[in-house]
Amino acid sequence: MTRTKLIAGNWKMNGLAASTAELDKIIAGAKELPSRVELLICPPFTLIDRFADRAERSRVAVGAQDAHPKASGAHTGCVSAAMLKDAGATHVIVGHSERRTDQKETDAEVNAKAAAVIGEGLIAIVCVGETEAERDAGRALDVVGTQLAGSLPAGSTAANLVVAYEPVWAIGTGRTPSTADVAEMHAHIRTRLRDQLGAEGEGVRILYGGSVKASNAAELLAVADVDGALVGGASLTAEQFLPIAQAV
Ligand SMILES: O=C[C@H](O)COP(=O)(O)O
Repeated sequence: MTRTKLIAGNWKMNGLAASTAELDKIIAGAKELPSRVELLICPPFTLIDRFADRAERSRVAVGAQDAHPKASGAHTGCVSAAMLKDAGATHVIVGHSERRTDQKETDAEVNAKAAAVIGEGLIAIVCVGETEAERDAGRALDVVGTQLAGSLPAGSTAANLVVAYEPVWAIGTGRTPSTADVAEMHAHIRTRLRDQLGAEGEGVRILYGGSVKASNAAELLAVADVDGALVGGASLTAEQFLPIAQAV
């Protein structure tokens, strides 16, 4: 099955108003990309509104990095999916390993967040991935299978769900798994998606994330069931991000 590749940039806690200049370069470069690739930038909350205005009618979608499961209420410092939609976001990353570690997010919380995102008509990008100790112990497939079972909400479809596989030990380290290991994990995720979502599981895009850059993108994106990339550090500049999309 052909799935349109998604190259998503997660800016994490980076970016100020002046970064709009970099977004403009990404928008300009995106015009030259083939139609088989979609681009997404997920800046910090503070830039979503500004970026969404800027990217309107362009090839670049704008997303968020987290959402609270509730639509509104007494949750100081939190932002809901409804607010993100209002600001112009179309996608929301949930369950990133940095949040699973720093904020101790559980699969159940990730599930509730993804359900809220989907409930607002947005696309949830649910992140999964094993630690180095879990891989060394031969538990990577089991760990990711358990995360998927717990994190994917009822009502997930190919249209409202994207899964991002990010081995924790590959994030920001310059290290990547072998293409054989990526292929094994993505095939495993595909099987689990078919088991959990039936026919819809075939169309859900599975991104690889963890030290993706221009020099390794073509190799990683050519692996079966790798339907795009979730890019951190190399998404912060057009110079580094666009060549990853060009590698599709
Ligand atoms: O969400 C993106 C990832 O955590 C990957 O980050 P990285 O490309 O800097 O390794």
